[in-house]
Amino acid sequence: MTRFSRPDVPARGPERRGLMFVLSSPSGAGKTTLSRALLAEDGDITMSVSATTRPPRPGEVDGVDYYFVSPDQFQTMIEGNALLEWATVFGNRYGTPRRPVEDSLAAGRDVLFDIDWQGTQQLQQTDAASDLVRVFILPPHLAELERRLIGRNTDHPEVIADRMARACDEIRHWGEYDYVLVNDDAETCLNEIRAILKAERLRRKRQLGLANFVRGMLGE
Ligand SMILES: Nc1nc2c(ncn2[C@@H]2O[C@H](COP(=O)(O)OP(=O)(O)O)[C@@H](O)[C@H]2O)c(=O)[nH]1
Ligand SMILES: Nc1ncnc2c1ncn2[C@@H]1O[C@H](COP(=O)(O)OP(=O)(O)O)[C@@H](O)[C@H]1O
Repeated sequence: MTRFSRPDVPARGPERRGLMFVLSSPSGAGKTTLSRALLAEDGDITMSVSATTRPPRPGEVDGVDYYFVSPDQFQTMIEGNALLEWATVFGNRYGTPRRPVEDSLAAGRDVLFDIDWQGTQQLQQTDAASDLVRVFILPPHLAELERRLIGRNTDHPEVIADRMARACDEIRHWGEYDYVLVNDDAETCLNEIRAILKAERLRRKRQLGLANFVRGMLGE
């Protein structure tokens, strides 16, 4: 037994503050696909389900993909301070219910957001800004973005034209993000997202138990 082989070093424990992991992109670049893949494999991150006044697409489930609400219900949520952030996108309102996010963060669970640049800016202005990790997803080029929107087969041609017209405005906000990825091959992009999440979880400021762990190790 050397003087360093102490068996009584305390475990580090689960003391980690959850982080807010934001994915933004122009419509059709792949946020939903990447989010679903991440959620399916990572039990430590949970999706923030937004409220929206947009009608459901075929296959979308209320309470899973979005909370589909009326304009009046959305207005009531705003006035009741029930939304952490909200914005108007493509003529519809979208917002993040506050309570589930705050509960998850306090319990040390990470939260995944599929929100636009307006919502990301608002989260940056809250007290929780230090919990925020912002990732922007670019398509490989605009022709591929259009191909994906058409191939998704969920929107009418005029809706797709509107989303393409807005894509450049969205892309111009890339510089407001901590990480910018090109979603060419989906598996490669998912690997990059996994790497970012892993590194951000290991940041010293997020490992709340570290000081005690080191004190215990040093016998202080
Ligand atoms: N600010 C904000 N944006 C949101 C929210 N939920 C969704 N969005 C954004 O609204 C835009 C349109 O979303 P959606 O209608 O699902 O279309 P899609 O991006 O083509 O799948 C996307 O840029 C989303 O990231 C939210 O709660 N807040
Ligand atoms: N890397 C990729 N390569 C090819 N197609 C993709 C890729 N990522 C997503 N897609 C497809 O593009 C379409 C739009 O993706 P989606 O995840 O709905 O985008 P967003 O949520 O950003 O609007 C979907 O049909 C999806 O299957």
